[in-house]
Amino acid sequence: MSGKSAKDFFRPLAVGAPQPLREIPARPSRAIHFFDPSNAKMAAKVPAMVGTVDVLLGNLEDAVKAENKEAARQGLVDIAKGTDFGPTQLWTRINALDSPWVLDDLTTLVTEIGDRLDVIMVPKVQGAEDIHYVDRLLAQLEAKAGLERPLLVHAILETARGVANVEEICGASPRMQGLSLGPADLAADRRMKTTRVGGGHPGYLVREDPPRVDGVANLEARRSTYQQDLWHYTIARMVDACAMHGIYPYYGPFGDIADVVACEDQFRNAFLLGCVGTWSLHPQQIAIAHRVFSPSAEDVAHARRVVAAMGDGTGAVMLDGKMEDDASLKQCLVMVELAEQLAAIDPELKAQYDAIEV
Ligand SMILES: CC(C)(COP(=O)(O)OP(=O)(O)OC[C@H]1O[C@@H](n2cnc3c(N)ncnc32)[C@H](O)[C@@H]1OP(=O)(O)O)[C@@H](O)C(=O)NCCC(=O)NCCSC(=O)C[C@H](O)C(=O)O
Ligand SMILES: [Mg+2]
Repeated sequence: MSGKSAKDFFRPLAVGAPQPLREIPARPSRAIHFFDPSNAKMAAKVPAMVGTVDVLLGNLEDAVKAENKEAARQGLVDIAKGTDFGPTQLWTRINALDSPWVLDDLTTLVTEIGDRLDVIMVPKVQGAEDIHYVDRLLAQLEAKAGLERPLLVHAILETARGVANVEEICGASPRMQGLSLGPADLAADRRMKTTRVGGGHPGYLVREDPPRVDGVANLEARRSTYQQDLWHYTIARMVDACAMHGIYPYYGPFGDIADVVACEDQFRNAFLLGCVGTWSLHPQQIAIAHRVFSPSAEDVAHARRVVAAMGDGTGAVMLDGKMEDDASLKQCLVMVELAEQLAAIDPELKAQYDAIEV
């Protein structure tokens, strides 16, 4: 929680601003698909993508050329006004808080399309003070625009200081919806010696021990190496901080668009560790994200069997030779709850989940 007293935490920060939410809605957001609203070809594809992806995000920050910043902002306003987003959420990523564009991003977007936007992604968040600034400004703008629903805020973790302050960022405002990893900026800020946007690195590895003959290590022998995950530490910290504050963690970008296999692996690691979704930079990454961040029909069927076998939820039972108890039941309930949320928006998944008998 922020420096505010508990009684003030859920008070609107401006007269006339909507009441903050007590709980962040658990809306499926397996893929947050980025598009550049100033890129006419990309923007033209957006209306047809409604319903095919959980979140469409109009990106105004990095990857939008400086000379196109204003066109991107206006392009997003036009798309938001001219498109029925139906079940698909509309998010935006504003420019950094120290940039010359961010004030106009917020004032324009909230007053023009605040009723259509769900979440505002804030890049390069360093600490609670950044969220407090955005929080108050959003309240003032919401009041001015007469909005009835508070806008939610999503922070990107892409500086060393942001990682060090991750818990206070998550608890800085009732608007906090979630966090994403920004591996490219984070690598630069940490002075990591990589040049990639997310993913692993062949040099970051462990090597198996040398074989020993009569107790002597054979250092000439060929030994297997195992590539390690550069992002494990940060994602795990992010997941814990989000869980502690009841908000949602996401992986971020995977820049090697052509390497769909490694992309799927990176996404799956994040899913298994507790993330609820990821970014998609190219249309072909949407299907990967949806596949990975939807539990398999087999896992859902198993989870349902455990729930059924555990009766009132206490004690221990044997199922397929394995012990199940209150704690494994809780994991299974996470899986079943997610499957139900996804089945409610995805008829194909619902059919898969219903096809396997408990
Ligand atoms: C990565 C791209 C530059 C690739 O673009 P392109 O070379 O045009 O790809 P294709 O020829 O394969 O495209 C095929 C068609 O699909 C359209 N397209 C491409 N991407 C998108 C998209 N994101 N949404 C909608 N439509 C898209 C193309 O226009 C082609 O159309 P057509 O010619 O009619 O067939 C490009 O995909 C891209 O720019 N993606 C978004 C990049 C982005 O948003 N980057 C910022 C997020 S990552 C980041 O910021 C780092 C992070 O903050 C950190 O610090 O880690
Ligand atoms: Mg970045």
